[in-house]
Amino acid sequence: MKQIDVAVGVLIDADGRVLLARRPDHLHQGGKLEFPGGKVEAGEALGAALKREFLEEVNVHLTVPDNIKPWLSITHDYGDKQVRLLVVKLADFHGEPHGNEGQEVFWLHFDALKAEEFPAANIEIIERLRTAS
Ligand SMILES: Nc1nc2c([nH]c(=O)n2[C@@H]2O[C@H](COP(=O)(O)OP(=O)(O)OP(=O)(O)O)[C@@H](O)[C@H]2O)c(=O)[nH]1
Ligand SMILES: [Mg+2]
Repeated sequence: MKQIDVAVGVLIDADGRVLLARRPDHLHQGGKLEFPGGKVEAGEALGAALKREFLEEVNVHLTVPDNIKPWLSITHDYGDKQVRLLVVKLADFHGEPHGNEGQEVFWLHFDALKAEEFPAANIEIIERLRTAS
């Protein structure tokens, strides 16, 4: 099965709160929480994909180099879909977050993240956020 590269942004504000969105019910892993992001287009750099997805999905302008390297790279097979999450920690942004696709978007302190509310591939991200911070 073809593996899909997904740019995933963990945007943390000055108070240690992380920007989250709830995946619309009709999408893959619908109803679960997620870090904003999406598929990296052919030939697109990771930082460019993050900037595009954050603006499209949550109305946030990121300052991040196009050639940023992932903090974590996580491969996961959902059975119906195989993904590689390219995860970047982000702090520099402007704009008021808003769910451009009608989805719920909110800030939550990283201590309060519960792995079971996220897609299974995210477990490692949440564990690493707890230990790395
Ligand atoms: N954005 C995002 N996607 C995640 C996370 N964890 C995770 O397993 N994924 C998976 O990554 C895949 C692609 O993400 P996506 O659906 O946001 O892609 P996208 O924005 O380009 O969507 P589209 O192609 O429907 O427009 C989905 O199968 C999704 O379930 C996460 O924390 N954030
Ligand atoms: Mg997306």
